[in-house]
Amino acid sequence: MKENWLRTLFRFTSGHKTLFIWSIFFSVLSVFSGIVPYVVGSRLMTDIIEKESSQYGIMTLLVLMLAAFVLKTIFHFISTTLSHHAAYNILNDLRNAITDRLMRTSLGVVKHFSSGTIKDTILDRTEKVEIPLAHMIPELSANICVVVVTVIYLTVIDVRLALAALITIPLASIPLFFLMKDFDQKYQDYMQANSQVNNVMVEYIEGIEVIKTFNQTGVSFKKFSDAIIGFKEYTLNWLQTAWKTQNMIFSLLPFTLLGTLPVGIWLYLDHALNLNQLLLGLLLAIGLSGPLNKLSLFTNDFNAMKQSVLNTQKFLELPILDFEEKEIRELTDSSLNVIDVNFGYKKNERVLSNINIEIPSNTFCAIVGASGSGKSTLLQLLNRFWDVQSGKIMLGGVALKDLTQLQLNQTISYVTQDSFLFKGTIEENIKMGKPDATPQEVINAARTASCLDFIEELPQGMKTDISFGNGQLSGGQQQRISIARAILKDAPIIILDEPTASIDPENEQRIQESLRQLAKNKTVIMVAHRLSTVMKADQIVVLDNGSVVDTGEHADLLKNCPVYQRLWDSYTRTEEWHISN
Ligand SMILES: Nc1ncnc2c1ncn2[C@@H]1O[C@H](COP(=O)(O)OP(=O)(O)OP(=O)(O)O)[C@@H](O)[C@H]1O
Repeated sequence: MKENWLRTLFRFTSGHKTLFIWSIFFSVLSVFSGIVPYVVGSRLMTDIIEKESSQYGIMTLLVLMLAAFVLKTIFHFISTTLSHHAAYNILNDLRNAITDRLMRTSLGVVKHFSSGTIKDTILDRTEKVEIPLAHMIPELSANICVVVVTVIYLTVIDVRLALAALITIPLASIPLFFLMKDFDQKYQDYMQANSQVNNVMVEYIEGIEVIKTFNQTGVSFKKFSDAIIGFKEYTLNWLQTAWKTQNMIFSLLPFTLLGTLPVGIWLYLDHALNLNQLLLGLLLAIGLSGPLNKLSLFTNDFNAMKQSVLNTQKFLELPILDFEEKEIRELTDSSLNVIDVNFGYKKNERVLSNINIEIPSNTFCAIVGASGSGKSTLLQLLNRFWDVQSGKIMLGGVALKDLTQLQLNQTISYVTQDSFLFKGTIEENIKMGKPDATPQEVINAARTASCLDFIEELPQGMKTDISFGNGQLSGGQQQRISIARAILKDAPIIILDEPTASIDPENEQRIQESLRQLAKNKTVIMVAHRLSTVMKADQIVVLDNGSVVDTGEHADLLKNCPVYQRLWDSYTRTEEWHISN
């Protein structure tokens, strides 16, 4: 069941309660110090009008007013410092909670969101919680407090004066009602338009190579500029319609003299109030305008915060793979057994049907099949990026579902088709596999992955910074670095999805040899289109249209498996074509 948004917010704020309590305390002190000049001022004006004041008396009252003003500023500063401290900590917790959730949810769910949407939520939308938190919690409580106390004070002078001071509240409620009527929907549309700009922007940057190659600059830029113009028009339209109503509220609500001035004068003329009471009443009513103004502004902030929390909730409540709270299970070996597995990305769809594969420990298993036959999907299931729909996968005699995430991560090294390198040096990228590796271990891993030669040729060798994109390295070089990373991790199982796709034949041979060496004491599972890479595998699994059609060694399959024969034919024809060209 969806958690109430206020409860979600409270979960994150409760860890910083003490800071907020102190912040509210200083905010209340600040607001009350702000009332003192009005009270003292009314005394001063009465004394001057009735000529009862000495020069010393006037000076004392002026100093008192100044002191109250200085105190108000100091207390406000302390209050907002504390609340900002708390608010930024909460933002930090919220962002960590979202990224943590994304890590624990299945890859399929994460891929459902565009990079723009994820960036927008983690950075921009959570940021919208900061201003209300840092200002609203302390200031709202303090301003409500000051309104209540001022009204009590006015009631003590004369209840009619107090009621007159509050007359603007029901008057301002009418435009406020119209403003708030469809606020939620409008705010959601606004966020949607904002998200659209983010998405198009990220797409434009990520796809810049394709855009330039296909001379799409005009079209793509139009998509980008249309999103920006759409956002501008939506925001302006909304502002224009809301602005009039908002201005009416902003000018009406704080105009407390509307009631107090005529009622106060009438009461004074009727001798129900003396001069000091009248002046005090009018000044207090003026003093009310600031807090009332703040309260009206907070209605906007409150709604903006609500929408931001509702949006982050979508991420905080993503379904997670149940990795939590499991005991570490002892693995008998590094074998993998796929038993009667069925899987589809959607509920009623089948991408893999009735898969049964036995991969003994320390063997080299290749998975081959036509494009779209389900090879990458199968590898991702072995790595538990998704859960199977039925059947099970056993690792070292234990069901994959019963392993903790840490244990799974430590047992499997996974090299994907897109070798992603992070900003930093080559050494840092390889060391991701084992952060405490010695320089010699990094060099050994690079040698095994056949990338040491080209790294040593770079002027800064292992320390070469690849922060400005992977552009300075070829696709094959990037792939070899990611293989080195997986080798250094030294996990008992290595899964590789087309690791040699962009590697030249000479390096491919060397990597092949390295992988075969690795398979002497590791289980290696690899998808490959180039069948020459897997000819010497201990076992080749042939997939066709999501099913295993045969399993065996190269020579046997070539004799007995028509699907493999077709794959081999088309592979050799492609190779001959390459040679003849
Ligand atoms: N994230 C996804 N969501 C939905 N469908 C997907 C997803 N990934 C793959 N598919 C579909 O699953 C099927 C198998 O895809 P998969 O990538 O596993 O095949 P493959 O054999 O590895 O293909 P290739 O050799 O071209 O990489 C395809 O029909 C593909 O469209």
